[in-house]
Amino acid sequence: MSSPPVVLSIAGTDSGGAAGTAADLTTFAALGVHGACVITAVTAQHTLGVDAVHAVPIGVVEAQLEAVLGDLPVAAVKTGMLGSAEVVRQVARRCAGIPLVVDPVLVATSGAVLGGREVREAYLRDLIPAATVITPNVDEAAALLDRPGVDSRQAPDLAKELAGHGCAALVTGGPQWRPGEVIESCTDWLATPDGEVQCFDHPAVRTSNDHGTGCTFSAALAALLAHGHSLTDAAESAAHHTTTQLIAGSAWRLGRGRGPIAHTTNRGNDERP
Ligand SMILES: Nc1ncnc2c1ncn2[C@@H]1O[C@H](COP(=O)(O)OP(=O)(O)O)[C@@H](O)[C@H]1O
Ligand SMILES: Cc1ncc(COP(=O)(O)OP(=O)(O)O)c(N)n1
Repeated sequence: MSSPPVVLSIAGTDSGGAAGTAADLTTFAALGVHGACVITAVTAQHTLGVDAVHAVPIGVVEAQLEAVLGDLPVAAVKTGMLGSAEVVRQVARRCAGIPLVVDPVLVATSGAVLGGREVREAYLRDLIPAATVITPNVDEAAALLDRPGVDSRQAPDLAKELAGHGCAALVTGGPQWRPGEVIESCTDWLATPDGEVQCFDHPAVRTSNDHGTGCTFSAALAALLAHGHSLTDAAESAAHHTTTQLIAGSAWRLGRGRGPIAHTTNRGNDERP
């Protein structure tokens, strides 16, 4: 039996098990790649918000990167919460030349700020030019480009402008669905540095259990690239995987806020072993 591709997640932990490293490693397992992980920050987090953040010292981040990259044949890297400009630059240096999916985690759905101005500048200057693809939602794309007040109608323009910084840009359009709302579809926009823009539409899932959705999507994208899919195929299949997991968790009642996207692979109670 051949060995699976190895994908490295560089991210923060979420104690509630919805986002960050938990989402990345479970998504990697579901899509048949071996997941390695470098932890950049420890968060005390639940379905209502982030209570505390402890940044892992830069030397310990470096030691983790060395341990993984010096030993395992890493086929792709996915970054999530990096937390400081220093770590953003370190990742750019260490991961240049490896297929790299950058999810620029700046603000959680709860509104907690997970990366400030210096972090945004380091993304633009150092990490985006080294990346294969960046996967911001509309708010993150607007924050990176310093365009306050834009909305989802500007998503294709934001994608195009980000792609001008040297990597493909996939601006995601997940809604924050609330009971009673009718949202039929979600649209993601993929722009490449040659100026081409593609649109991917898929049916929206009516669920407020969507904490960790962005991490799941970008981890799936990295796993699919590691399997050798083209970026276009990977974008479509990552959205399909994310939608499947949103459906699987849509009736769950976990926590008092926006519950987790499902990370189970047996689809919950009905198929428990
Ligand atoms: N309710 C939903 N139904 C279907 N797809 C969704 C839903 N919410 C998000 N997605 C999809 O999940 C992926 C991640 O999107 P998004 O929610 O924008 O990320 P983030 O969590 O970073 O805001 C995208 O492909 C998006 O279209
Ligand atoms: C530790 C950590 N990393 C990333 C996020 C953001 O997660 P995301 O998948 O974008 O989902 P939401 O939190 O926005 O629902 C996080 N919260 N914590």
